[in-house]
Amino acid sequence: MKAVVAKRVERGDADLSEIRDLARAAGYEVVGELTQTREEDAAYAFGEGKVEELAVLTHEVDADAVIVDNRLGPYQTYNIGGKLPEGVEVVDRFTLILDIFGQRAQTRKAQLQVELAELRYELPRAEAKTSLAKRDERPGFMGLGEYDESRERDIKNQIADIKRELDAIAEKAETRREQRRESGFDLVALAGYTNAGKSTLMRRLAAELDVDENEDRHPDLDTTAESEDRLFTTLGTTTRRADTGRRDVLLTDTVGFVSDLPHWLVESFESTLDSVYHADLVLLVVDASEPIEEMREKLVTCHDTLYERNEAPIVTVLNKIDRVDEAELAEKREALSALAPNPVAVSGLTGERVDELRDRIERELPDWQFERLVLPLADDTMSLVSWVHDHANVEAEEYEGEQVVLEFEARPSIVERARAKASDLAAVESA
Ligand SMILES: Nc1nc2c(ncn2[C@@H]2O[C@H](COP(=O)(O)OP(=O)(O)OP(=O)(O)O)[C@@H](O)[C@H]2O)c(=O)[nH]1
Repeated sequence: MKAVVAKRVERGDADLSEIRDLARAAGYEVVGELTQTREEDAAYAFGEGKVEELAVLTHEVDADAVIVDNRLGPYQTYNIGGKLPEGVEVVDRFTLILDIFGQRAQTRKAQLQVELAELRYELPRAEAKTSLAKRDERPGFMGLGEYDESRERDIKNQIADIKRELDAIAEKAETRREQRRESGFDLVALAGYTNAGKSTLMRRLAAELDVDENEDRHPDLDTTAESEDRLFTTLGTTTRRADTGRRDVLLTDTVGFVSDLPHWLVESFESTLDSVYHADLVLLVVDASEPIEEMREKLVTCHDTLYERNEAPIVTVLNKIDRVDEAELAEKREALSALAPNPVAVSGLTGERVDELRDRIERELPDWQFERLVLPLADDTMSLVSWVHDHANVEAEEYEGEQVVLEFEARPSIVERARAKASDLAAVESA
């Protein structure tokens, strides 16, 4: 599939690199480009002359699609399509992103999220399309078939159904997180922009350790596989086990952020970020080989996304330092110090300074508590003793007459549960 990318430039930003990457991620070969800075004609989102230029270019390079790096209203999509050679599809930025998400969705949850996003995108357009289809009798316009008035109601019902199913999935995930914590794991989530290097870093941190169960299939989970230099290779989450020395950590890789996403799209993928919001620690990965301004913008987007719901401490990880010299790195640290205080600089690819990151993870995780329990030698005592062994670092286990003394270190929630179990034992004993 060949595509021409076009952009109406706002705020002086004429960079087409992101839309080119997105187009490639969706499977297009980019064969032409066009930008416009002059005022637009509201009917096209571009000047009419520019759309004619676009039609000529599309014809010359024999493109199958025109990808517009702006948000298009349904009428604009329709009008531009009317000027282009027959059969050339018009795709706007958001439809393109949805398309990529749709291709990458490999689990029930990811599929539901894509469907939800599509429906939310379609809802306000359903009405416009009904009247366009009636007026012009171009059935199948935008590939979505003909509409009648009941379509809007259908969409609303489908949205409600999908949300219910997603809620049920989220509840299961919450239970799983709690079970993992009770099993003594600290939950660390990797967040950050698409292509920042999260998956690479995850493989590095998890190197030489078992692959834990995966919620979702990940195409390059295999440690021998190379990360692909394309966007959104991770859709959904992957969890692997890592060891920082003292702590047993479960690392979760999450979907990468992308700039300028509309609210409804972010919302549809909200539950993907649950593993970030409910982690014990978030590693916010940034590509340090990018220009400072780009890094700044991406950090702002990430913080905006995390701000409302994130509860965990955040450690910023400046990744790809193999591509940056010391002076440049120092300059970037300084310039971004307000957004990324005290970051850790690493290379996930070469492994450089990854040990520092391990130390940092250990230091930032909530402290374990020391506990000393004196237990009666009752029938159920030994099962509590072995439970504590499974969930904590036991430092001493001594038998003194009719009592067992256990000394251990564990995360606060484990200590609490052990105390509760111990007082149950004592109650049974004295009864
Ligand atoms: N030079 C260099 N390249 C890196 C480093 N870490 C990752 N990369 C490359 O950056 C690209 C993206 O890496 P990924 O690990 O797939 O990035 P991601 O953040 O998981 O991307 P999404 O799955 O799209 O969210 C790949 O080509 C990696 O090889 C690094 O430390 N140095």
